[in-house]
Amino acid sequence: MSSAATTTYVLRGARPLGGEPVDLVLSGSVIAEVAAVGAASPVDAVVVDATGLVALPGLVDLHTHLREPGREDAETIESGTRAAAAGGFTAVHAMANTTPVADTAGVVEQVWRLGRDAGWVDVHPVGAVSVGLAGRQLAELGAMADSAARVRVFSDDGRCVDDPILMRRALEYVKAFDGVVAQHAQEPRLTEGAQMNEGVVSAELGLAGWPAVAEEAIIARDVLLAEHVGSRLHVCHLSTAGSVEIVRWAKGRGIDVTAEVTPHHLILTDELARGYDPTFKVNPPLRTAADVEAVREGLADGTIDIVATDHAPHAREDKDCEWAAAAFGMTGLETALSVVQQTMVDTGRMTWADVARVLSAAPARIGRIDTGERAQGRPLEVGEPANVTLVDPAARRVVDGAGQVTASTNTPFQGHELPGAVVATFLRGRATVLDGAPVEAAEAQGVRA
Ligand SMILES: NC(=O)N[C@@H](CC(=O)O)C(=O)O
Ligand SMILES: [Zn+2]
Ligand SMILES: [Zn+2]
Repeated sequence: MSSAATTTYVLRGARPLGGEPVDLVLSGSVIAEVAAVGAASPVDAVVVDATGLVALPGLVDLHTHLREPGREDAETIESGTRAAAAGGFTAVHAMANTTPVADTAGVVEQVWRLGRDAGWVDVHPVGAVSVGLAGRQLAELGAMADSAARVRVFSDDGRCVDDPILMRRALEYVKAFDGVVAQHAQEPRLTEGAQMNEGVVSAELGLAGWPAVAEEAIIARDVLLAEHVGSRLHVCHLSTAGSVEIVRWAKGRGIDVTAEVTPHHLILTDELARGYDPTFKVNPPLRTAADVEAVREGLADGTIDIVATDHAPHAREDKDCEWAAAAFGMTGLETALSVVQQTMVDTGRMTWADVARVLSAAPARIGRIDTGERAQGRPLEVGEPANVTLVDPAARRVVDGAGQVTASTNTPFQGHELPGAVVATFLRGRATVLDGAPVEAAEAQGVRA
């Protein structure tokens, strides 16, 4: 397959990172020119009116559940990556908790290949840390790293690597290929039967609580392990004020740790459990308003490196049931950028350049996909791969799960009016989204690759 796009695009009047308007020329698979508005006029180019639109480097998600293989009724690699493109993403890391689990070179290569064939975004499979996510025996990390999928991120996400010796071995092993262990921090004994955040609301509702310390204890242990073996640790979906404090302390000490927060933990609280609507049941659970404030502050001051969606689509029958029986998780690919705009940009806590860092450059760097021909998260400069997302920050839209691109409807933002809309997404110079809608294969300019 060829990766060359055939159409030249002029993004007229786009504002890179929210700065002064320019013309961005995308030609072949690269950014060919950055010129004064109106100055760029290559022959046979398609001109996109980008007046008032912010241009960002294509977004990169370090934490997506695509569900294939195994739960194609909830999402497929095709539907999930199309949703990703609609959300402004040009690359996603596909979590390993599929059926079968992505714990061998064979499975990660299958996911990688299906992602490439779908062509909406670059799919980078995450490899499991342990065989079958069972937490007993290390998976074939080296074989996954050496496979065509070139896995660099390893995680038992959905489950915590709670055995300290297994965690130590994994941290040691991934050093050989500059990999990272992404931990789902959940002390299993402290969270047995847990249904929501442990606090005032869980006490009132009579639902089993999930204490903040169950997350914080694992993060504290893991940063010390990472320091001890001199390896790289990534903390998945951090959700409590105490977790922010621990990561801040670890970074101050020089420990090689990075952390992510999800869009939903930046805005929603455990008060939402009062309606017993399982849409709001998620792992880690929605926390308190004080925790929301702490993760916003942590993201703004750089303690938290990235926003990752933890897009967790679920089939209707796994959510249309009573709270205790429902699956944990909510979708997020198509609302992530809007939630970050609302909570961080429109509140004056971050600039669009910061958004580009937390949703593109930093996740690409953590996943080690920021170099080479298929580099992601690069600056919008001449010669760089033309991965570009155009956002209209002035747009407002009401979220409707049924109208989203993802195959599942478990969005926690149903009926919410959110700011910002993705108008166009380009993957190496090829439009995957135009006028706010995915560009289907038949209309696509050039060949998907
Ligand atoms: N976030 C969730 O609530 N669920 C995720 C697993 C996970 O991210 O821990 C899932 O796979 O559904
Ligand atoms: Zn998780
Ligand atoms: Zn997850």
